[in-house]
Amino acid sequence: MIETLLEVSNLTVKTGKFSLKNISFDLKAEEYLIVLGPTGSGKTILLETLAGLRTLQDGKILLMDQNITHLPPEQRNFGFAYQDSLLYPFLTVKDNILFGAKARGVAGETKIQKRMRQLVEIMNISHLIERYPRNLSGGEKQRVSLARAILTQPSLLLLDEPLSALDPATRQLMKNLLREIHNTERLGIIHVTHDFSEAIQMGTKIIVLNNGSIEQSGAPLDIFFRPASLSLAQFLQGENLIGGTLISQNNQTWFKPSNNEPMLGPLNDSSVNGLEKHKPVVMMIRSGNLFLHRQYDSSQEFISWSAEINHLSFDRTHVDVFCKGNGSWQTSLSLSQWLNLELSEGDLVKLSVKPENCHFISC
Ligand SMILES: Nc1ncnc2c1ncn2[C@@H]1O[C@H](COP(=O)(O)OP(=O)(O)OP(=O)(O)O)[C@@H](O)[C@H]1O
Repeated sequence: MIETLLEVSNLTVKTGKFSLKNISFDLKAEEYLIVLGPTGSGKTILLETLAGLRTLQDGKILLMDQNITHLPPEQRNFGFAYQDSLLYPFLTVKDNILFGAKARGVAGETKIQKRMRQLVEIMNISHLIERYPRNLSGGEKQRVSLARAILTQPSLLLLDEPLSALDPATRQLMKNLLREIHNTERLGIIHVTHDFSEAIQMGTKIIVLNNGSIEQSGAPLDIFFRPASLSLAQFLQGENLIGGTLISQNNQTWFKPSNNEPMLGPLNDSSVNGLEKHKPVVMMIRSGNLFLHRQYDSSQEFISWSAEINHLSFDRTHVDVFCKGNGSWQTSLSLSQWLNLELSEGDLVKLSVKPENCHFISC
């Protein structure tokens, strides 16, 4: 049975000049919700409101059908791990971790101690438990803060940038741990980040905040490939963003770039649905959806054109290939695909894209 853990409707929160406006979403027990957004978009304020730390002007919060909108924080049974960890400076790491669980009386002393030892082991902080917070690095503090939140056995875990201060190896470890906790304990998680790679790796659902409002919500890949606005496409580092208009030709829709490059099409009806012809749009083609070949792909399924390889940028697993021809294009290949093609800068190539992978945003 799909169980709704949290239901948030029309939350409005004013703080100084900033407002969270009409925030509505729900969270099923099996979902891992990511709140994504640029700095200052209201992510922390949303978490703090859910935790009962902010006064709301309007709206309702239901936790398993129980109205908790006006409950004080200590009665909500939420775990909160902060970006800046907020540990008690006068308590050791061990006592910091135990503090919440003991205060809430979540289990007997022996059980809490046992679970604490398991958690610090998994989080690789067992050697730190007698230290005081002032003697920890930022990443160590974050792990302590997370262990403290998990140990309280909350019904919902609120995580504010929980991985931001960790090195890549520890970050991966913590991602695995969070996934495991989420899956095995069916613990609801709301995880705030401004890092889309983190969002796509961890989330089963994303809400994107922009200037205090939900700009888009849905499955991570849907948001990645089909952002609803130009600002979101830019925030998600959308590649091949080109301004232009849609026009009709022989009963088909084509894209006419505003830079006087040749038209691109015919397009797929579903990708231009609801968009008006001759009105400004931006086309986005994700670099992974733009294919590079030595020769034309004769398949009718693709829109293809010629280009020249202009510039290459390698990383550990991929190469970004920048091409010029009917405009400037960026495509991305795995290193093995690239090596198989035996190409280099200056070579002539063919680019192709499936019409349904041309995403259009009205401006
Ligand atoms: N107590 C406050 N009084 C006035 N303005 C506030 C207060 N707290 C936060 N703000 C403002 O509200 C806006 C949203 O803040 P919030 O911390 O939620 O952003 P965020 O999306 O979490 O950003 P970041 O990614 O940088 O942590 C910011 O412009 C911030 O300056």
